[in-house]
Amino acid sequence: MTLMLASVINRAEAEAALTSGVDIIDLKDPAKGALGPLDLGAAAEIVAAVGKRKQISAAAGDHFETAGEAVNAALDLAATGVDYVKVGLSSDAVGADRIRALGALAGKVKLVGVLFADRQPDLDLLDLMAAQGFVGAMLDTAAKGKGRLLNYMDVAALAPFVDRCRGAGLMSGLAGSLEAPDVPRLLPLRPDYLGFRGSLCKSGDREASIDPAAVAMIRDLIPHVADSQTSGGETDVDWRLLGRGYVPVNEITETDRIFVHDLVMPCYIGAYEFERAKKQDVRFNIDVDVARARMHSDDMRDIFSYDLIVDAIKIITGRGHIELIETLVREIADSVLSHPSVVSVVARVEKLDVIRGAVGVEIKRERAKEAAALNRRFASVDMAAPKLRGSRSH
Ligand SMILES: O=C[C@H](O)COP(=O)(O)O
Repeated sequence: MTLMLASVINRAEAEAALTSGVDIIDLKDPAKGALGPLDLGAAAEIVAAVGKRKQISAAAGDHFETAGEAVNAALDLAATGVDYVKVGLSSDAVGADRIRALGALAGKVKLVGVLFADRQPDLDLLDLMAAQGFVGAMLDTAAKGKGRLLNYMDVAALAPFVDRCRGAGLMSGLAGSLEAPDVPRLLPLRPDYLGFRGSLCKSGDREASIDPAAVAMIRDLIPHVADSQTSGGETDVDWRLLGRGYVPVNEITETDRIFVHDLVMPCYIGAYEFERAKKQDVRFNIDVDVARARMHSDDMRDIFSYDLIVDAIKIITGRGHIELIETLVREIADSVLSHPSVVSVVARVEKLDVIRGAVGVEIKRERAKEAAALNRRFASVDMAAPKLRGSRSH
């Protein structure tokens, strides 16, 4: 289950975020950079106002002259009562040094190390963070206004970050000028939370004040779990079942077609030994029939984007060598079909380097049975919300 984090600068914005159902209140001064810290007094005031209604994180900064400065900033911020302290880290020897120094606070301060997608992040630092007692790691962008997270790392490149965090026992967060269309693309990676500031503000200006309508748009795109149903444990709730675009199978009357045609990507594929040594060109043609939205057809929240098809292809081919083209085409069809608004998919995958032409496989999959199963599960699903690891009890 993925939670929604919203960065706020004052008590009024925190209240607006709470009203909109944000899961994590994040304290930050956007005018001071990607991880600009709020004044300690302002942070303490927001913590007192929020009380135990939501978990609170806070940015401590990302420019420290010395390790001692980073440690003191984290300690000061923790003293305001926030649950998590986020520290920006460079992906070099200095960053590693800061992680080791901050490790002295493990047990006293719940630390989240922030790496930057636009600064060639070193994912090996995740293991060091875990070893030093950090509770989480986040990928953000350092240079605001110069591109979104997905401009620097596509979903296939982000998957190892989330997977490695999970493997190391770190909660994972993704942020970086995220916009509404990014949300359905990132949810399949199952990060613990997605973080937002700019897209929640008037005119997308992260230094302007929060716009409740913009917060509601993002909130609706992330499956929401009510506080009253909080249990504190992990849940098997499937985000795909909770999306606003979900249409019960018995209500689907008309469909629209979304497609990706003639996408050619080099892939490691084939059962022969020589096919392991180098990539070969593979062409993808995917036609997806989706349930037509019953209303708000111009609303991002009701859209199944072709990006999701391309992302599925990139994630599956990005995992490494695939023995059989049959496996590849089936995994793509299954992945696409797992989105609740998808009714059927025709997936055609062709190898282009085998003959002077193409060889391949085409399959069709429909969701009638699966949809019925999903529908039942939706009705009885346990709506318990997860808590972030190491969070205070409410
Ligand atoms: O921690 C999350 C950040 O505040 C995200 O800010 P941004 O959406 O403006 O990049």
